[in-house]
Amino acid sequence: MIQLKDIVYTYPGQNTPLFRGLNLRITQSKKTAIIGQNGSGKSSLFLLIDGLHKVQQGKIYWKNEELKYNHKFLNQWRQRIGLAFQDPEQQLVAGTVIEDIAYGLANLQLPKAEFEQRLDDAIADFVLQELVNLPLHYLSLGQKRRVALAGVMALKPELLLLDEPTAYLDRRQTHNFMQELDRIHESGTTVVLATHDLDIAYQWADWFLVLHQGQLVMEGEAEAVFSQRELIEDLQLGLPTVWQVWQALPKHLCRSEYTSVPRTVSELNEKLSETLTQHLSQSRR
Ligand SMILES: Nc1ncnc2c1ncn2[C@@H]1O[C@H](COP(=O)(O)OP(=O)(O)OP(=O)(O)O)[C@@H](O)[C@H]1O
Repeated sequence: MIQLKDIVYTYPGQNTPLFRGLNLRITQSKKTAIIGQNGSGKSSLFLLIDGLHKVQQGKIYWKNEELKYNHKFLNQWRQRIGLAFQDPEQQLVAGTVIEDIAYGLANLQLPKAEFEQRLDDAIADFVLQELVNLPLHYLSLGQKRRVALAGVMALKPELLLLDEPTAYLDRRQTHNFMQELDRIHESGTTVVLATHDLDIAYQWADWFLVLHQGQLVMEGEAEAVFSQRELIEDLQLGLPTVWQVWQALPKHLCRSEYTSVPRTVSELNEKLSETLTQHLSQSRR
């Protein structure tokens, strides 16, 4: 869906490039997580893909169509790609919640009924009913995050880039949000999230891209990536909690019984109690 070819990018005023010949692909319909330490380049990558930063060398493609940096082309490009910034304050532009969500939608010049339907859906999907008429500066950061996401989702992008989307959300909102992400994914939008939160990434993603100092150092499915123990340690990335618990269990007790590693705490519980029940009944015989 998106291909980056030999990308070189240096921030203005910096001597060393952040990206030095980066090659990377984002595949349609894959739930992709970009992980990496602070400063590894996750947000900058999104800003390049969205055309907000201009590459100095290399090319970015959307299904073989090369990104060009003129105003008209960028407008079309950004209708396909929705970007939710790490800092929601950077995204919100209007006075109140409803005005903010309506702002981006108004640019699409939709028929009135569709405009209103999308507005209502975005408000309901992100549980903003009680906040719609509040000025944005009355909101908490978590609430602003939900408004920013609602605004992006109302535009129905084909590709959705989410930068640290669960930062500022509490447990319940994070849970709701992850369910919402699955719904968005099932509706056909390709979702890519950049996060430090390995537990969230591990629970949700099918495909992982690991960035380190502006380089793509690993990519693959969860098991392929997280089983590279030495590299993960070198990168000081840490490991998802459920993965660590599973790896720490005695192999003869349960790990050998299943081909796939559990992704969530409830999957872990389920697999553990199933195996323990089996072992108990065998030892009674
Ligand atoms: N506007 C800027 N000017 C100069 N350097 C910048 C700018 N924005 C980011 N950088 C540098 O680029 C590098 C990558 O930053 P980026 O924000 O893309 O990383 P990140 O992986 O998203 O980090 P985090 O996880 O902390 O959000 C860092 O070294 C950062 O200092």
